[in-house]
Amino acid sequence: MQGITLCSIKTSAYPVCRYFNRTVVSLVKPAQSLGAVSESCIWKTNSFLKLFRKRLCISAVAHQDADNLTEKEKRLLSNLYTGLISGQRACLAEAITLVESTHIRKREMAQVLLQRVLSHHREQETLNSGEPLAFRVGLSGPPGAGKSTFIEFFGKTLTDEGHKVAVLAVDPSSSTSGGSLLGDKTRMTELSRDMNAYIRPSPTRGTLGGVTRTTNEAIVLCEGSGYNIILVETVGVGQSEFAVADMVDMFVLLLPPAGGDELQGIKRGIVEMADLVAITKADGDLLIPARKIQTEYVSALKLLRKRSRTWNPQVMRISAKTGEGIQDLWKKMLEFQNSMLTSGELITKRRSQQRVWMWNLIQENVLLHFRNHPAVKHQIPILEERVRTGTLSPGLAADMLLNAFSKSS
Ligand SMILES: Nc1nc2c(ncn2[C@@H]2O[C@H](COP(=O)(O)OP(=O)(O)OP(=O)(O)O)[C@@H](O)[C@H]2O)c(=O)[nH]1
Repeated sequence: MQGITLCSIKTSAYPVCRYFNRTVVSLVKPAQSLGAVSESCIWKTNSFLKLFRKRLCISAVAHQDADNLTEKEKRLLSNLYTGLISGQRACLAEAITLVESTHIRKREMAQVLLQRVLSHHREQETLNSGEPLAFRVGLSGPPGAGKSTFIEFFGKTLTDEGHKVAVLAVDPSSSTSGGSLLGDKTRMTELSRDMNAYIRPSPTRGTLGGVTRTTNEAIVLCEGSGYNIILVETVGVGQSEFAVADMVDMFVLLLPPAGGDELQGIKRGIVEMADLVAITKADGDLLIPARKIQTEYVSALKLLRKRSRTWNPQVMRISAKTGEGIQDLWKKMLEFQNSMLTSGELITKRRSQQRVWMWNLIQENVLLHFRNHPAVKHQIPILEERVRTGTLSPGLAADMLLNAFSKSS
């Protein structure tokens, strides 16, 4: 059995072995050291081969990309990968910077790195009976809802329990307004000093599609680096929370105990996406309005379409000032995770999110390619102007551009 394992490694899989050097060596060594071929050895070797075959298919694609890299780039990626999966924060930070880069070469390198991290992660999940290793939670709410105060308190509670928490702050508003709602301020000062927490604002430039891509990729990197709770924060006034809801296992909406006017900016659609609504600042004078808002939202949620077979969205009250309700909230979140895992909905959700992610990337890239294509690039502003002034219908203009594009492609 050992002979077959070694033989298959030495021959057909050799280039991949070289690429995944460390893992192969560490997996084969225990099998070699077993003197006799025991049942456990056969089982281990079979599981290894299964895992290895899967990896062979995936890595065939990644390997092609890796082949395009220079020796220096390969060395850099190798160091980054080793540092990242061993939990070095500096390597994680550098890896996220790489995936955020808009430089084409760096993006190619980032994809090779991501593929390796994904393979590593998949292996870890296989060893964890196929269950996800990390819990991904989206947190959204209007400006001033108390998001950062909550994350600071909640994050500390989690790290005290031994969790490793990553906070990714998505802020696409900065791409249109030039300012940042989330990135500029000194936020979560205590949590940012905690060695078991990692806080990262999203890039302040780029399209929503770009933010979607980099956030999804940053999640993969954080998980590869051993973070088991990923909090993705977004300001609930734009489109970003819809994108975030498509990346996470659970979506939590934080609402302040404010009147209708202050909550106007909150889109109805966001409330529909919430698995849990937390009314913040439920302390002191704000306790009574918090109770009132809670009752309102309990009734409102009853009228909404059910998104899960097993879970009914809940409304809770919390205070990051007194800590009231935060442990209960965490318990409720774990209840949600368990129920989604048991029903199989979590795995289904993650699989469909992968598909959405792929199509988001295609959409983003196809549009970019279209806009920059020489057959249409110069015509776009002219036709846009004609559409704007009403001398050409939008449908006709779109047909003209699409025809010019398809004829030349
Ligand atoms: N009484 C009380 N005040 C709170 C609580 N949490 C936050 N606040 C206050 O609410 C204000 C806004 O809190 P932030 O945590 O900055 O809110 P945010 O949602 O992160 O705001 P943006 O960064 O603008 O999106 C601050 O003045 C906080 O001190 C709480 O639990 N109780």
